[in-house]
Amino acid sequence: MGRSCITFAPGHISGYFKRIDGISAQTTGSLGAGIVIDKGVTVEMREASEIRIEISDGSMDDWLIREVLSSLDVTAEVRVMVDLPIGAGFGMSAAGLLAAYSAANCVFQLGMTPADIAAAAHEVEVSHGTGLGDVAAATGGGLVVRTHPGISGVTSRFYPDEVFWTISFGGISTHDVITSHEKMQQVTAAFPEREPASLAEFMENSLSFTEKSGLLPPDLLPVLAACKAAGVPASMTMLGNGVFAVGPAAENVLKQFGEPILLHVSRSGPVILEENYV
Ligand SMILES: Nc1ncnc2c1ncn2[C@@H]1O[C@H](COP(=O)(O)OP(=O)(O)OP(=O)(O)O)[C@@H](O)[C@H]1O
Ligand SMILES: CC(C)(CO)[C@@H](O)C(=O)[O-]
Repeated sequence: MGRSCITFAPGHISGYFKRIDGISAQTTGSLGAGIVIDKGVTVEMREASEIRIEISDGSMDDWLIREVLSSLDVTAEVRVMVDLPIGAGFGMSAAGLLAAYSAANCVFQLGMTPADIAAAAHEVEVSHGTGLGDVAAATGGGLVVRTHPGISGVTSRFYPDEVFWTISFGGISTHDVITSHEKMQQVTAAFPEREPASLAEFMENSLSFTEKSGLLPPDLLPVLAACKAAGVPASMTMLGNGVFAVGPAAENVLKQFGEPILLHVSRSGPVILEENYV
């Protein structure tokens, strides 16, 4: 007998970013812009005397969720359902952390505010090098512009109605990229000057950053070229070996290279889907 909760947190695709190092994990993060998407991570958690974790992609590597439980000193049975590939630039670690902290808060009635949940998730992301700006972005929905590092760094959110299509050829190690001084120097130099005020400007910034960042895998060159030829705005999913592209025509262009996935801009951040006493 005990309480069980189901939560969902959205994923986030960064279009461009720049690492900022502060004096603590909370003041460390990134500036940049990205889209919060309607696919993410669902977590089902119930009180239990021993920790049991199941991850839908069959992964045996459950350290991220264990980290959440141990930081709160609770034991639970947890099921994690991941809508998109992990490590492929869809912010699945931030979504997993936000969904897991929200679920633990609900199950164990911890009284955490949304800001407490975001701070806890951001602390794990930054201290383990699994992300920099995804938690701040995914605390709400929209196309998000971040001008300060940390969970309060969001300056604007707007909500384009356009559909997005994405294609993924696999992962890139976020940890290896964001902890490389050399890579971060090139990324900083590529950071666009203009803050985007529309989806079109965000896509222009993202593509120009991608081309200058030194992070573009060669596999993506023909995909981006095909999008450009078809007049479809597109860029690389930071940090993954994939492309995201705007509008209905993107589906047919991306189909030539694999199986495109449909995305919409999420209207909200983490939510509690269900709360039960069992
Ligand atoms: N939703 C999740 N549930 C459980 N473990 C996860 C989840 N997301 C990530 N992990 C763990 O964290 C590690 C690092 O994830 P990583 O940061 O590369 O994923 P990501 O956030 O999807 O990537 P990206 O930064 O490209 O968006 C993974 O190898 C996995 O062990
Ligand atoms: C580092 C990053 C590109 C991928 O996790 C993202 O977290 C960001 O925008 O800071």
